[in-house]
Amino acid sequence: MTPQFYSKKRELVIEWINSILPGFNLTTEASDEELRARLIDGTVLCRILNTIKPNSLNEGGFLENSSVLQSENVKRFSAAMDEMGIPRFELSDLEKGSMKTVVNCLLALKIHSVSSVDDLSALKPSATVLQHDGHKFHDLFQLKQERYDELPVTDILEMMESNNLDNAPTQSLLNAVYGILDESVETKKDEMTHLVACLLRKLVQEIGRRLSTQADHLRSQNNLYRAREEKHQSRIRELEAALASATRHIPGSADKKYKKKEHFLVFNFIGLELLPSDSLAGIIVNLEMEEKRKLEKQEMMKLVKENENYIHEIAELKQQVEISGMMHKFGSREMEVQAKAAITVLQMRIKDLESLLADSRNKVKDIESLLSDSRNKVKDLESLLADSRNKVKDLEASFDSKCQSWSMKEKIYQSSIDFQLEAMQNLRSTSKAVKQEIMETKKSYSFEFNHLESKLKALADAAGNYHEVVAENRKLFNELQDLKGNIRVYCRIRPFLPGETGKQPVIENISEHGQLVIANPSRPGKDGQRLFKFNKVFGPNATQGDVFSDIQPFVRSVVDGYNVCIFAYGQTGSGKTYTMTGPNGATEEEWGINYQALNHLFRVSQSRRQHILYEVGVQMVEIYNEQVRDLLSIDVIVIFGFLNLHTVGITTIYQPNGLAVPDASMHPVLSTSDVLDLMDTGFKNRSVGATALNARSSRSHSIVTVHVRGNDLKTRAVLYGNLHLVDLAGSERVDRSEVTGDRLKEAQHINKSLSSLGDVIFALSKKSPHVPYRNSKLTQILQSSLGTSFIFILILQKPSPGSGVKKMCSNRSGNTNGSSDFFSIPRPVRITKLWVLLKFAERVSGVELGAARSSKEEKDKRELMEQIVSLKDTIVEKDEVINRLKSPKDVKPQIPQHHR
Ligand SMILES: Nc1ncnc2c1ncn2[C@@H]1O[C@H](COP(=O)(O)OP(=O)(O)OP(=O)(O)O)[C@@H](O)[C@H]1O
Repeated sequence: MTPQFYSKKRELVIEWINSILPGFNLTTEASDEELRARLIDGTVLCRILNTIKPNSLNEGGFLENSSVLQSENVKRFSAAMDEMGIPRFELSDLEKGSMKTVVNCLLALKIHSVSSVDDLSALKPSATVLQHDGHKFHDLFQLKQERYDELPVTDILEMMESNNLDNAPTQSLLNAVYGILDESVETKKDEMTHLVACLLRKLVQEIGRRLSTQADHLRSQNNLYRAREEKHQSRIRELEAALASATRHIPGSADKKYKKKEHFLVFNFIGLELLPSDSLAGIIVNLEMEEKRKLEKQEMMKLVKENENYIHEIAELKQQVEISGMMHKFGSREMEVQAKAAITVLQMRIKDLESLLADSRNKVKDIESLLSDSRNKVKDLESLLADSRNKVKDLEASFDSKCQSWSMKEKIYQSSIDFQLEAMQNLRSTSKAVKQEIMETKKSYSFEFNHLESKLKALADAAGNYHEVVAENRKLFNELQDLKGNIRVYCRIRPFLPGETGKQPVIENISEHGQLVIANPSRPGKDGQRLFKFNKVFGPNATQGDVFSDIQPFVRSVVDGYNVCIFAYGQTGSGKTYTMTGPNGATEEEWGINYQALNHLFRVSQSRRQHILYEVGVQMVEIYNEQVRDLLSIDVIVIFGFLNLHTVGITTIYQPNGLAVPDASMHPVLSTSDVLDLMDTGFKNRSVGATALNARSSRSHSIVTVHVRGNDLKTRAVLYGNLHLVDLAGSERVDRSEVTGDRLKEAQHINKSLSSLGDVIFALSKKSPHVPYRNSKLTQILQSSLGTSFIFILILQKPSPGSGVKKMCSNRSGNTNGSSDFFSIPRPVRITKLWVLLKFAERVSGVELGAARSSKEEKDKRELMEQIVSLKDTIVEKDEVINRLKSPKDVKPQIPQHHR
């Protein structure tokens, strides 16, 4: 081979390799050693072999009649290639003749001393290089199971290295692109990882770059081929012209032409170097060019197809971009809405802050105004300070002047003090004289005191005679009682109560002397009026105090050892309890006889406490259905919600203290408040029921017994007195009360006991040898008192319509004086006896109804009355003397008032 041919051949091969391996950049300037170093790589060889398309040589018609292409050689070559580990090289390729091109190329390049297919085995690349690059191709661009977005970052970066991309075949790059796109489609992910996207872009760029370089290369190749064609054409023409001239000179040259051609072909395969160099070069060039054109066409078609695929991919990518744009818009709208809401919130906040700012500004203004005020004040204060300083100066000046005047005055005062001292000495001498006078006065006073002492002694002696006075008092009182009578009957008429309606009152006149005139409209003439006489009649306007004032002397006699009994008798609702106890929640003025009597007893006992020590005890019982029950019992039993009072018996044996019911609890009392408490308890326990006439009707007799025990401190004598305060049960006619059953029984018991009381009084008045005390519990209890003295208070109420007072009188038998037609006194079963009782009461009070009194009696009475008045005065006088003696400090020679 000539050096010229060799260089040309070398140039062409380098050009061809560059065309099929873009980016390989072989240069003709490179030395053989350099080229060998680069091409020895099995990878490059593989690429070259893979680039050779099947039938490319056949199309050129070179191998159509080849007999040298023996299967034996092909097998050996492929075995050699297999040994080298060259991938994607198929036997069919070799069989189709591409092997020849390779061998030629290798021979042309003198890469190795390959003279035949046998020598190819020597081209086996080093194991490390082959392994490395093979791995790269396989692992980097042809994934098996792994996904691109799961690849490690280092691998992607490695793939993106320009060297790797440059060396990677276009198909691998395209596969990678398809793989990435398929993955994104499969996974339906809107986004691929940034690195994969970068890789994709890099791959596409690489492909694009290759396409553009190939296009440029093709254009330059085209130009080259055209130039070469023209060159070859002209050469051919030259050769033809030379051949024509030669044939013209050489006979039988046409047969030789064929012979030469066959000869060429045979040697072409067996030993190419034997061929004539010019013709061989031309043939090879033509063949190569043809092959190249075909390959380029195919490449172009493939590129067009790829381009279409790219366009399709780009359209899909655009769609995805649109979708992502839509999502972006939607997201941005949502963001806008949120932003708007946030803006409104911020605006509100800004408004608040602005208002706060305004407030704070106002406050700042206020503070500023305050500050200015305070500054003004400071100025004022400063001016005041200046004024005060001036004043201080003035004061200092005035102080100096005053000091001078004071020193003047001091001198004056000093002289006056001297004068005063002189006067003091004079006073001392006079005080001595006064002291002497006082001493003398003291002496005279002591003399007078001695005189008073002697007088006091005389008074003490007089006090020693107190008992005599008391005894005298008692005697006088007894005389008074004897004079007035030991049985007294009072009549009290209560006023109408609110809500009570009645006809004209039948009471016509109430005189001071106990006369009561009652009108009886049903009887005309003389019988139309009836006159009754009692010890006293209390009209509707009489107070509790009025009633008690007349009873008081009797109460007083109890502390002197008398037994007194006070009854309140009348119809239900006539005012018995009012008179005896007082209204509910009574004030001191409204107290009834009970409280007033005890109060009086305490006062009298207190006034005598230096001489007689009194003990007062109270019992309270009620007689209900002829059973005596203790109203003050502590062990009160409640059975079925009703109060069950302790029942007590009455003694028949005489008791020195006059106790008739010894089993009833006795409660010592020391003051009026004790009495109030006790009586409250007693009255609460008292049985109260209802009848048709009165909603609250006393259905039992209540007896408050006050036991008085007096110890005479001087004589040691003991005296007992009892006061029975009896609130009798209301007694109505059974038929009027409309009672039945238990109430009837109660009424019968009440009537029985009242008639028994009448019987006893009647017997006493007749001085009968037998007094029937035992007929009722009431008379049994009061036995000790009824025998001596008692007060009977008849309580009348103004007759109300339908009371039937007038009817009663017409039915009365034995009523000669017609008095029975008045009273609202109930008509019990034994009404006759009660009437007798009233008659008796009239009689003992010294009034004979309708009878004229003798003048002698009147005169006696007047004398007795005068005597009573004088005796009362004497008692009062002595009481006063006693009181004075009790308090010696106040002792002054006094004369009783009435003696003045
Ligand atoms: N002198 C009076 N002044 C004012 N009110 C009186 C007078 N006397 C009685 N009353 C009133 O009359 C009503 C009946 O009086 P009281 O209960 O004392 O009658 P009684 O005769 O005790 O009745 P009973 O038999 O039912 O106990 C009471 O409301 C009482 O306050």
